[in-house]
Amino acid sequence: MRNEQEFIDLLHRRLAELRTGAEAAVKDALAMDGTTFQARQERDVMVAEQSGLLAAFNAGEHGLCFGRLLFRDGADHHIGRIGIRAADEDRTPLVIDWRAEVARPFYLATGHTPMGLRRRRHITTENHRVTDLHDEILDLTDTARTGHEGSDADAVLLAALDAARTGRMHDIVQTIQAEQDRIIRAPHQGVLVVEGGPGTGKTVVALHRAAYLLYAHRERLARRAVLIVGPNPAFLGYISEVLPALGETGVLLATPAELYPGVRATGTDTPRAAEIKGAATMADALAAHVRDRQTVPEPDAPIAIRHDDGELLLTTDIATEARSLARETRLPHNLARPYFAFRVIDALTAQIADRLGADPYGGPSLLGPDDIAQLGKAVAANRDVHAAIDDLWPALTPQEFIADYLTDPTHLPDEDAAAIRRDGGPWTPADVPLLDEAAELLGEDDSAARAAAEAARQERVRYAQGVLDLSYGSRTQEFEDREDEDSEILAAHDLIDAERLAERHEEADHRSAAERAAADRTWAFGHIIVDEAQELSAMAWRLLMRRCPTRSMTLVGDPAQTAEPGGCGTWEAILTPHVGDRWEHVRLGVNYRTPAEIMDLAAGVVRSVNPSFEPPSSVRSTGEGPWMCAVHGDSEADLADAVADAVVSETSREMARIAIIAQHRHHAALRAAVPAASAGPEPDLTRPVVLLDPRQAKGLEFDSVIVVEPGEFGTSDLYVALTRATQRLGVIYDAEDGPGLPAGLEGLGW
Ligand SMILES: Nc1ncnc2c1ncn2[C@@H]1O[C@H](COP(=O)(O)OP(=O)(O)OP(=O)(O)O)[C@@H](O)[C@H]1O
Repeated sequence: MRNEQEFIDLLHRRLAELRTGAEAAVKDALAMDGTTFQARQERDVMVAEQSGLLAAFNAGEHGLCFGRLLFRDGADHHIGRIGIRAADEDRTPLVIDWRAEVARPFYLATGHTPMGLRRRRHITTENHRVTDLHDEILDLTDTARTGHEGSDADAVLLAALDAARTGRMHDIVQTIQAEQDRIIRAPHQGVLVVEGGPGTGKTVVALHRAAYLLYAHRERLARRAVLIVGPNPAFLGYISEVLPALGETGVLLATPAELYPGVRATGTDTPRAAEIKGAATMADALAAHVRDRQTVPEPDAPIAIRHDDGELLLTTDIATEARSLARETRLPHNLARPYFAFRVIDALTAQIADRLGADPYGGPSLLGPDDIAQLGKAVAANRDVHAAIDDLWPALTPQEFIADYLTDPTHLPDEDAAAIRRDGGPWTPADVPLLDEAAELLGEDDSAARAAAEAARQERVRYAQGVLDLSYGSRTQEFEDREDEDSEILAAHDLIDAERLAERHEEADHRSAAERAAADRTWAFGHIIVDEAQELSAMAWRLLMRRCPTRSMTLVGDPAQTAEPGGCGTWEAILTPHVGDRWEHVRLGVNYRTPAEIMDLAAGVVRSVNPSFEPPSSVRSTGEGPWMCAVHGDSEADLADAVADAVVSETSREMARIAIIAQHRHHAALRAAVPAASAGPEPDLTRPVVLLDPRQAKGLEFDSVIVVEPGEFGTSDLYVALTRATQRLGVIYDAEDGPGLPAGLEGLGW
């Protein structure tokens, strides 16, 4: 113990040195003069690199070193959250990053396959103090004893699983299990599907995989960033500390509803509307609707345009031919629009040229190419021509287009159109993939943005020229009577020209890759992790696949927990349209969260509708079964009071985090009865009591869970709610006026 403590002290001293060095480097880099584009880039790279290092060093502050490997050949390595080297010439590794290959036996070695190990040590620390050591002997010929050998190799794991929850997920670097390690380090570059029941560690494994990939492919991924998609903001808050604790910051966390920059989806759809909007057929309906916006005049109603040289007629034939030509480009709507416009202008110019140049004696046109070019310019400048083109092939923004589509949805069966019809109102999460689809179909006509950027650049150049002129002016005044043209004092105009001075005024982009990715719809992420992947609709998958052209993805989920009606259901249905059969599927089968007593009950609920259902097996049991409380009252307040009493009783049992899970319609009464509970769209999960609806509970966990009126939950929502507890589960229902206990729970408490 003493030796390990001395080592940990040494490590923290070294960490402090490194941190001070990185802090100074960040400051120096920020102060670097970014005169040229290249210098600015170098400075930004330096700031990003050193800030990344600083984040890693800060992460190392807690539980820096947690393991030690003693090999039969005498090698001896400490394993830690981050790698640290000594200050000596060889930069000798003091502690090895858990993601390095040499650290693998820490997670994989067994007595049967010792991987060269003689002994494996788990080191537990608290605030830099070594509090426990636990040795496992992997070489039976090793007879040396340290006094820290334990008979139960799982003691460290069980201590972690039994620990009170904090409302934030923690990393598991100290106790990653072999089946999890294989997934975290899977060499597969494409789509990896991780399936497993509740509490099998899918989320935590996916997060560690992100950390591993950022370590193993740092060059590529740090530039492109990793996107992690989770079901709701509360869940993202819950997992938000895992990667920073592992020293990783190049990650963007988002819900599917947040993936269209500039749009906040605050509205809600009915389940039916969300299902229709999520179906793959919506893509065809929107594509057809775009074509509908590319129109031609009726044959008997050509568009008459007043022009200085006489009336022009934009006929069906002209528009149809221009439309075919524009469509043949296969460009998105807005980008094909100039082709349509030029063709129409050409045809109208020809019309007027035929009229004006007609030789009364039937000879060739009297107009030369220059005359025709002049006529073309006049037609192109005619406002009525522009108005007609706008009418036939309008420039559209995705927002306008989808808002317009939703007021009168087309290319759908009548009842589906009626279900999604909406006049105004806020965007909903199910609208976000539609906006993204529209952006693809319409294309961003960035010519205006480019013209504006160029104008701004020109403006900066003019400003810089002014600055230089001033500097030159002052120079002549200062030096005029010295005839000192070769003065060694250099003025600004000697060193830089106006263009470069203009660049200097451009704002430097210090944003990280993740921040830039968040603001850019067309950003291609290096890797995407999708949690609760079973819930995403076909349209949401189309959006996500666009964000990851390399298809380097980890999808985690559990089809048995599918709650959204628009959810894709099977992995084949999700993936075949995008990657065919080129994806790998792995399973996790051990439940690390829910004790066996609770899991048995939850499994019974699913078995009542699917008798062959096999739940994951729990790694722990607490000896304590779930409890039940039937309320015999005659008002909503009686049910809420019973919940309040239960919260008091659970608190007295020192349950650190308690969740009440109830349908939304009970929330007002429950908030009144349990005012201390944090509730609302983004509840604070670090508070001792939290009130959630079943969908908000997805992916979360608490020491104690109280499920209210379970008869109002669908099977999959109830399964999710019942599997959130790490210690205790209770069920409260109204035995007088409520729907009663659902199938699978009837026997509870009797
Ligand atoms: N190897 C491990 N060591 C310590 N804790 C672990 C380990 N594996 C999983 N856990 C813990 O088990 C709990 C469940 O993990 P996680 O939330 O990742 O499961 P999940 O499969 O995503 O569950 P669900 O589908 O119900 O959301 C977490 O508290 C996690 O930290």
